[in-house]
Amino acid sequence: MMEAKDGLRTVVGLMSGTSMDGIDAALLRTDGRDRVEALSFLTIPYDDGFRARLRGCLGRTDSGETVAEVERDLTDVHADAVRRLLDKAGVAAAAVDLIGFHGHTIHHDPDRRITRQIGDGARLAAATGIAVVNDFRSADVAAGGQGAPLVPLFHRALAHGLPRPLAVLNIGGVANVSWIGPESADGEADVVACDTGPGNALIDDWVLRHGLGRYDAGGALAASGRVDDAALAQLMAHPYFGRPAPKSLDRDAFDPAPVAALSPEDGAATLTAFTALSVARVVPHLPAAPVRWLVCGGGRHNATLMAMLADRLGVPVESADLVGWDGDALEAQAFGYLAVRSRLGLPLSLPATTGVPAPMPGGVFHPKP
Ligand SMILES: Nc1ncnc2c1ncn2[C@@H]1O[C@H](COP(=O)(O)OP(=O)(O)OP(=O)(O)O)[C@@H](O)[C@H]1O
Ligand SMILES: CC(=O)N[C@H]1[C@@H]2OC[C@@H](O2)[C@@H](O)[C@@H]1O[C@H](C)C(=O)O
Repeated sequence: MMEAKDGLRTVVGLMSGTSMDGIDAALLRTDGRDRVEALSFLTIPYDDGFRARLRGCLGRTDSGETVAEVERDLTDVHADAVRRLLDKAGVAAAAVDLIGFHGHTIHHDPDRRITRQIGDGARLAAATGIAVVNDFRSADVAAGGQGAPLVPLFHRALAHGLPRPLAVLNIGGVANVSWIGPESADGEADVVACDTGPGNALIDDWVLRHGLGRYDAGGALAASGRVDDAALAQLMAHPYFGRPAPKSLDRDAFDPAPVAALSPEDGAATLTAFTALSVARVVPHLPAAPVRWLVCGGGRHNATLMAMLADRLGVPVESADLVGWDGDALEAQAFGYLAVRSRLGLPLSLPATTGVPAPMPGGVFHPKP
C-alpha cells in the first residue's frame, strides 16, 4: 500500500446497508488512526428487481446458485459505483490505495458464530484495478465477538473535541450506538457499542406493504397516527432489550405482528416509537448517560423519529451534519478507514464494542491484479 509522506492513504469505502436502498460509496484520505479527510461521496440506488433478488438471499447460509449469482452481480454494481465515484471526484484509479468493501449482510447470528456478507473481493479488485479488503466481520465472530457494530472506532476518530460522554447513533435498517467516554491526556477514550434495536427496516416494510412508498418520508405518516401503547409494550417485551452491551442484531430479528391490525398511520407511529424507545432503553446499559446524541444514517431525515428520540432521551439529539460530518456517508467512510486499519494490523473491534475477547484485527486482503 502506498503511503504518502503525511501517512495518509487514499481509500474508497463501500457499504450496502440493511435498508437495501443501494450502495454508499465514499472517497477519503486517512491514516487509519485519528486523521480523516472526506473527499467525495455518492449513493447508487438499487433498482426494484435487484432489491428483490437481494431480499431473496436474506437468511440463507448455503452457497446455492442464486446467492452466487446475486453476489457476482452485487460485486459488479459495486465496481460501477467505484468508477462513478472516481469520475465524480476526478481521481484516477491508480491514485487510490485501497477499497474497503463491506458487501451485503445476508445472515447474522453471532451466537451461532455465523455472519455472512456477500461480495467477491477478488472480482472487485480485478474489475477496478485497486486492492480490496472485505469480510470485515468473520474474524470477530469466529473469536466469539458479535461481529457488529464495527463503526465505533471510526466514530471515536471523528469525535475529538466534542462534549463527552457522547453518543453517536446510526439509524439505518437496524440502529446502533457508539458511546464515547471522556478523552484522556493521550487523546484516547473508552468506547462502548451495540445495536440498539430496529432502525428504519420495520417502518420501511410497513410503508411498502401498504403501498405508500419505500419509506415514511420525513416521518409524515407516523406524525398523522397515534402510538398504540399496548402494541408498543408487546414489541418492547423482546428479551434483546434486557441484555447488556455489546450485542448485535440481524435485520429481521423483530416480529411486527403486534401492529398488524393497526391503521397505516397508527402502525407507522407505533413502529417509529418502537425505534425511539429501544434507543432510550440502551442508556442504562451504558457506563454513563450521554450528554449529547449525534444521529447519522437515513433515520435522521425522519422528523417524527428525531422528535420522539429527543423526547425520550431528554438531552440534545441532533443530526451529525451539525458538527460537519456527512451523516449519509459515515458508514461507507468507516469501511474505508477500517480497510486501512486492516492493512496496518490494527484492531477493528474491542471487547467493549463487539464482546470479542481481545482487540481484534480483521478483514481479508485481495491484492490488485
Ligand atoms: N427523507 C427521509 N425521511 C424518512 N426516512 C428516510 C428519509 N431518507 C432516508 N430515510 C430512511 O433511511 C433509510 C436508509 O438509511 P441508511 O442508508 O442509513 O441505511 P443502511 O445503511 O441501509 O442501513 P444499516 O445502517 O442498517 O446498514 C431508508 O430506508 C429510509 O427508511
Ligand atoms: C451484521 C451487520 O451487517 N450489521 C450492520 C447492521 O446495520 C446497522 C447495524 O446492523 C450494525 O451492527 C451493522 O452495520 C454497521 C455499519 C456497523 O457494523 O457498525
